[in-house]
Amino acid sequence: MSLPLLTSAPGKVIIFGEHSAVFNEPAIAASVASLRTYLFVTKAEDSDVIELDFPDISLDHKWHSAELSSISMAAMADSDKHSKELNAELNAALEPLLKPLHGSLQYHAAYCFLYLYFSLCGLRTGVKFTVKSSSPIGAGLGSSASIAVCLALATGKLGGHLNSAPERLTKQELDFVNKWSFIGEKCIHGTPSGIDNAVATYGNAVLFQRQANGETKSEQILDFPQVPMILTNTRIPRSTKVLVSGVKDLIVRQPEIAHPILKTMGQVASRGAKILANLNETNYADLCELIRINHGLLVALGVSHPGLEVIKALADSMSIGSTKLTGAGGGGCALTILNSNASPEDIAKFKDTLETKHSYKTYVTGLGGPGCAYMAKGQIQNHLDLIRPLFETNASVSELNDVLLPGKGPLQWIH
Ligand SMILES: Nc1ncnc2c1ncn2[C@@H]1O[C@H](COP(=O)(O)OP(=O)(O)OP(=O)(O)O)[C@@H](O)[C@H]1O
Ligand SMILES: C[C@@](O)(CCO)CC(=O)[O-]
Ligand SMILES: [Mg+2]
Repeated sequence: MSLPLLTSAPGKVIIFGEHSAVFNEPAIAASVASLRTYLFVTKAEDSDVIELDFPDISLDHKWHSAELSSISMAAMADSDKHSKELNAELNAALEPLLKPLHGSLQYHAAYCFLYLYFSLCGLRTGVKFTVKSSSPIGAGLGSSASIAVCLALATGKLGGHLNSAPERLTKQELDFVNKWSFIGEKCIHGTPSGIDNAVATYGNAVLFQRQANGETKSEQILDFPQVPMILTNTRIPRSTKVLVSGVKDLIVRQPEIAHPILKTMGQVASRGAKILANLNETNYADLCELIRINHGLLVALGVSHPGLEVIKALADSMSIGSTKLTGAGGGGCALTILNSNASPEDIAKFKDTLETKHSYKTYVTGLGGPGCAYMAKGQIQNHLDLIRPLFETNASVSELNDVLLPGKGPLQWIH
């Protein structure tokens, strides 16, 4: 497919089962309708470069064609065989290109981009990739998966792998995006379960389970109930890669204790899935109880943070609802499922205290929106005056969503 190209993917909330999902236990996640990442691929001004502009993480880097000599055709051609494991030959070839970014936060984003780009598009130059996200980055809401999905869809299209139906993304194409975004997630954080990229690809909500042979099973939950909840971002930075490897270390040190915790978390997710499939006034309290238990188990794994405990303590002391961290923890976000009798005054007071006293950010957002999407070339060209400034200026999150949010903005997306 030719340029320009525009792709998008949502963030997610894990309701039950973060961390245990990495160890093949079931988990439930839903996409977040209003928190999305957008990728705009255009012709670079210089036809000799591949340019990456990721302003959200202050990364703007160009690779000139002369620097690409380490990338052998063999490494790229073989990459499809490596769709489950990273290709060691390609990794070695990327090293010199990534050297200037070593030790920085931007390294993993650039690694994900280069890996997918060379695997799916080859050595083509004269291309610029610009990413903007309306989702907080590194906060537990799946920003890494949404960028990996945007990149997998765009590089899949640009490389000619995803052009079977002009009017929609087919099941096979979505599976392709899911497979390659999982590889992208591997570049960003090592050993992902695959739940985040599955939700960002397919949208809605999923009951997900990684199998012992590395395959994944994800069951779409189409009518995910709109559970009343508040998402709170502590704005405390953390890295999923570091937190996941901390849990692995705990398992090595305390296997008899950690394994049963992970198993119990799987039980919580399975029970939670049954309740969510038939949520009603009678079992709502059970759902809240499972949220409380899941958080306690995550605390036992060592992935909470005093800043997250502030949210839980406030919700508990106001008897407003049940709180658990969501995503990898260690900072980032928590969700509070509101009690059915929580008053609007108490909800407002809860949010206000978190925002004014602790400088946290709260969100009230719908769950279960669309998955990845792209825009037809004609549509982009007809609205370049609306789209281009969003990627070339310091556009705010609301300006971004006003134009680009599927279903809200004036433009049509293809799903
Ligand atoms: N908009 C973006 N622009 C550039 N890089 C991004 C963007 N969003 C995410 N990333 C990459 O993803 C990394 C954050 O991923 P990480 O998995 O740690 O957090 P998360 O995905 O937001 O949370 P969780 O995995 O708990 O859901 C960033 O350091 C960066 O490398
Ligand atoms: C912590 C984790 O379970 C969820 C991160 O959103 C990691 C993963 O499943 O890849
Ligand atoms: Mg992530």
